[in-house]
Amino acid sequence: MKILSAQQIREADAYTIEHEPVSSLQLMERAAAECAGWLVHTFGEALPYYIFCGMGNNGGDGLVIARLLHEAGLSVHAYMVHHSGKPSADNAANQERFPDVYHIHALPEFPDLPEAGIIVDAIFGTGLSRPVEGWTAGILHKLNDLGTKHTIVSIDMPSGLMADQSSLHAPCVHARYTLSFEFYKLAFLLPENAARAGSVEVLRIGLHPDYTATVQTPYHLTDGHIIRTIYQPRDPFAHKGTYGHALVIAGSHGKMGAAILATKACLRAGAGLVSVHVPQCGYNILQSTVPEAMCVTDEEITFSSQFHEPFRLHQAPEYAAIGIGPGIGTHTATAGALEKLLQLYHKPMVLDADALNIISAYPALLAKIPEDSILTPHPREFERLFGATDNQFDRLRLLSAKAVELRLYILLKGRYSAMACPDGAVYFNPTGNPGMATGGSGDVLTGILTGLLSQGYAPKAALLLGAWLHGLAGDQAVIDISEEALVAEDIVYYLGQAWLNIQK
Ligand SMILES: NC(=O)C1=CN([C@@H]2O[C@H](COP(=O)(O)OP(=O)(O)OC[C@H]3O[C@@H](n4cnc5c(N)ncnc54)[C@H](O)[C@@H]3O)[C@@H](O)[C@H]2O)[C@@H](O)CC1
Ligand SMILES: Nc1ncnc2c1ncn2[C@@H]1O[C@H](COP(=O)(O)OP(=O)(O)O)[C@@H](O)[C@H]1O
Ligand SMILES: [K+]
Repeated sequence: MKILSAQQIREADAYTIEHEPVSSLQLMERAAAECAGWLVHTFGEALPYYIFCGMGNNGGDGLVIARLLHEAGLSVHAYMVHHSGKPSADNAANQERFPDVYHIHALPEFPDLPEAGIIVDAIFGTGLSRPVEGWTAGILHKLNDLGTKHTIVSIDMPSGLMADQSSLHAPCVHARYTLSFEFYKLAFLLPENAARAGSVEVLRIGLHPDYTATVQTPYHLTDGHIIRTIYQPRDPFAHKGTYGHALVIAGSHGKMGAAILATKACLRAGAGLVSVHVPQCGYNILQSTVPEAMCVTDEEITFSSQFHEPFRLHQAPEYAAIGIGPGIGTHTATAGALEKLLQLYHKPMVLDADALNIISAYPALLAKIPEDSILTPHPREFERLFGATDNQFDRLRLLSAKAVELRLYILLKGRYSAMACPDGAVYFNPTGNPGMATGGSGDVLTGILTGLLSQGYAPKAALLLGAWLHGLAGDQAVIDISEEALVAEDIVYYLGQAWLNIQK
């Protein structure tokens, strides 16, 4: 699904009005009818509705919602917040059709809302281009103060939140639900805004599909359709050589679990053969916990260039894919071994955790990473690699710029992991849940991505499919296990359910 800017959403609106027998007033009616239907379906008919409207088209939506709910016999109280001089044309037209509105020109005129009910926030939508100031900002704060007693539902955007620029310190409504028209907005996908939008419901309002099909945007939300075009069923005549021999380099003394998780995930992602490189102290552990994998050991207590037979570093290029980093530590010998590996291996690989921390300490290594490799930093690792930013919109731009500059895929982990591609595109992954905020989840992702690369998925396909499967496995797991009790190994186990789900 494409993520459009506020400007593009306006163009989609205009395109629909031009190419369909629908006026802007009728489009507003359609959008508001969807909202009214959702409200009644969700909250029923007994509670009072307090509808706060602005002077633009978002306020226009609010006025139509008020009229429709009133006509349906519900208890409706509508308010007009006079933040600007003149209402938009469609707003004015709808004030005429529903004049029973209380007008607010200053903060002291803010009404009492004695009976608990639903506050509909239709003050500002995608037309907001700068932070709200003055007494209008005071209105937004007043609404938030009422959020414990009433349920706040924002129309299209929480008022005060800007769709595609940072609103970090801006006054903003904190909604329980946001009814977003037709699309997700970029702002909803960044954690710094998450609490403001609450639960986002995308309502279809019938915008013309041709505009969406042809409009160019760097931002996308991965969906089932994209995943189905990536997925490759296995060849009935396949043998274990068909799906590549992957190497996982992970673990050190006290962190052998990282190696186990990444190796198991690599196997369950479908690699034909998996070898795991661990220090000598991990040999028995790996052989007994993951009998399907071959184990290569190191004489040192961590990854170094001192390999035992049968594997030596110069044999690395023979592997179809390599995933390196979980639990390897940042010892100087490990940094030296990583540098040698980068000199020897020229296919796309997966770098995570301590491999990224080593690169942060030796930034010259960045240029040596094979083109189209996948880096999977969490926000702290990202900051160590590329520096801090003032807000998450700036971080997103930095993420994308680095992926383009370095010709790498970079997955910045989070609720909606952002996956930046060397061509400038950024995909957000919607699967996953807070149960996955537990040690070792990232090691599982490294294993999955390595396993997908190994069996021949191109790096971009492996990235989008891997992030989707990882989150989906977590989502399947919590159904049986709960978010609290989920541990990383469950994600590995439920990978099977995730694969079955995308094959439906
Ligand atoms: N294409 C779509 O998706 C549709 C959009 N509609 C609605 O239209 C909305 C956009 O309407 P508008 O473009 O009129 O914009 P808004 O209604 O979001 O706000 C614009 C109004 O706020 C004022 N304003 C902007 N920034 C301000 C600030 N910082 N402080 C004080 N006042 C400020 C402007 O002068 C203008 O009066 C959408 O969010 C949606 O609710 C719907 O009516 C139907 C279709
Ligand atoms: N609230 C959440 N919603 C969705 N996914 C999450 C959430 N919390 C964590 N995850 C996912 O779990 C993984 C955690 O990775 P990471 O922080 O590297 O863990 P670790 O280093 O312990 O293995 C990431 O892929 C991240 O996207
Ligand atoms: K709003």
